[in-house]
Amino acid sequence: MSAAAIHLDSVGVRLGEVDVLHDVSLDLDTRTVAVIGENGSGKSTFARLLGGLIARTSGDLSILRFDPAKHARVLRRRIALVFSNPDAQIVMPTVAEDVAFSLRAERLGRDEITERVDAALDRFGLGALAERPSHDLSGGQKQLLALCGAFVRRPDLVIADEPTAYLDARNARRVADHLFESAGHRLVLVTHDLALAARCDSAVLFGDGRVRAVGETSRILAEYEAMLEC
Ligand SMILES: Nc1ncnc2c1ncn2[C@@H]1O[C@H](COP(=O)(O)OP(=O)(O)OP(=O)(O)O)[C@@H](O)[C@H]1O
Repeated sequence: MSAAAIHLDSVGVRLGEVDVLHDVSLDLDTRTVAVIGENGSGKSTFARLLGGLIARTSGDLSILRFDPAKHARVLRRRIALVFSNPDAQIVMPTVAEDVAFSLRAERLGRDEITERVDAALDRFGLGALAERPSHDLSGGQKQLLALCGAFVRRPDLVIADEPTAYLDARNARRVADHLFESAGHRLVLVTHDLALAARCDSAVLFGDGRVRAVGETSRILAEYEAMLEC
C-alpha cells in the first residue's frame, strides 16, 4: 500500500451506464490539494469517491492508508464533507442541535459535547444564532453551519466541493480561511475559483473523466488556463 495520504491506482468509476472516471492513478500527499477542470470533467465524482459516497468500479484506492471498500466506518469518522448546497447537510431543528448531531458517533459525554459545540459555534461566528431554527438561516450562514458541523468532529481530511459557490465575498473569504487554517486537517478542494485553487499546495486537473495533469499548483493552473484559451 502506498504511503501517500490519498492513493489511486488505475481507478475507474461507472455510474449507471456511464463510465465517469477512467484509469485514475494519483499519489496526493500535500496538506491541501485543489481539484480543477471544466464542467463535467469528473471533479465531483472524484470528491464523492474520496468521501465514500460512491464506490470504485475498478482499480485500487486508499485514503489515509485505509481502503474505503473495507474500512468505510473508520473513514467516515475521519473525513468530513462540505458541499455547495448546505441544505442537504442540515438535519436538526436548531443550529446548536445540528452541530451536536455531527458528534453523535463520537461517544462523548454531554458536557464535552456542549463544550465542543459552543467552541465550534464561536469559531464560526454562529454563537449568537445557537438557538435559531437552522432552516431559517441565510445561505451563507447555512454554509458556515455546515462547515461548523464538519469541523466540530476534528476530521483528518476535509473534502470540499465548491464550498463557496453561493456565498458573498465576505462569507466566501471566511469559509476559505476556515478551510485553509492549519488546524491539523488535510484538504481536498474542488473549485472553479482559480484564486482559491491557487492557495493549495498542489493541484489535479481533470478532463473527460481522466487526470490531465497533477503537481505544483502554479504549474497546473498555468496549464489549465492555457487549455481554456485554446
Ligand atoms: N449518477 C450519474 N449517472 C450517470 N452519469 C453521471 C452521474 N453523475 C455524474 N455523471 C456524469 O459524469 C460526468 C462528470 O460529472 P461530475 O459531476 O463529476 O463533473 P464535474 O467536473 O464536477 O462538473 P461541474 O464542474 O459541472 O460540477 C458528467 O458527464 C456527468 O453527467
